[in-house]
Amino acid sequence: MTLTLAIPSKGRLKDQCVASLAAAGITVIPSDDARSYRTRVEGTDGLEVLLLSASEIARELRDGAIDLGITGEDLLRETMPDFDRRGRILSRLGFGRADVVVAVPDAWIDVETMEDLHDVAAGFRAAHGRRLRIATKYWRLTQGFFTRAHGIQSYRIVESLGATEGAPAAGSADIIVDITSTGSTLTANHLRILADGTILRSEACLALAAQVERSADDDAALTRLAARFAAKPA
Ligand SMILES: Nc1ncnc2c1ncn2[C@@H]1O[C@H](COP(=O)(O)OP(=O)(O)OP(=O)(O)O)[C@@H](O)[C@H]1O
Ligand SMILES: O=P(O)(O)OC[C@H]1O[C@H](OP(=O)(O)OP(=O)(O)O)[C@H](O)[C@@H]1O
Repeated sequence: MTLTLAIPSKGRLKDQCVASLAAAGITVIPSDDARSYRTRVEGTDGLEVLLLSASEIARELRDGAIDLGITGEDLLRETMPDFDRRGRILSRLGFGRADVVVAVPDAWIDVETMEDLHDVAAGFRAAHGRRLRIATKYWRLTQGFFTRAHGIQSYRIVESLGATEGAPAAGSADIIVDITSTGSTLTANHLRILADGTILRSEACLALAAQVERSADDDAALTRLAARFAAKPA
């Protein structure tokens, strides 16, 4: 009986993730080989801890290749369109907080809400000869919010894998959807969040691959493990 849990191997979630496991009585022992993706744990039996990148953890949960993972809810929901069927958040861990938001150039003074943006998108082709372009790496969340939640049909997603906030000034997009925590990157790039433009309030979560078949022993171990993360209820 072994459950697999993947935690971030690098990046901003890594240290707080190790601290949060420690608070749940699980000590992650760094491997002697710094490049190893496996690590030892003390404080619990039958748990194998793997080190992966934050986005890879979401993909491995989607594919059912691991039982559990700690990563951002933004990545879980972007990677798994059907997250509510394929996964389950066992605990919200209270760190890695950031919002996925819609932001427009400061100069768009008449655009304050998604309804205003709806009007802009509808008239964009007539005014500019092309559709409104949105730079983002969150294309699934963007489509869900623009099309399904707000009925905006006319736009084009420009995939951005970095420096998304620079896209409007660079001329490669008109507006953006990205993650923000302090807001300073948006401000520095003269961008403003729409009043109702928060798509998701994200934080680091302990998530379960819900569709993986597990033995009764593993299920019992999961229940015990989840209970250790007493934090806030999911
Ligand atoms: N200010 C922030 N900017 C970006 N992500 C943040 C921020 N604050 C918290 N996060 C969370 O951290 C996650 C990404 O972490 P990070 O950028 O450290 O990962 P990474 O190592 O770059 O991952 P990968 O290599 O898989 O892209 C985000 O998906 C989000 O959940
Ligand atoms: O609201 P803020 O506190 O300014 O944070 C938001 C910024 O932080 C992240 O970028 P980061 O600089 O970490 O680079 P990355 O895009 O490579 O993750 C994110 O992509 C935003 O650009």
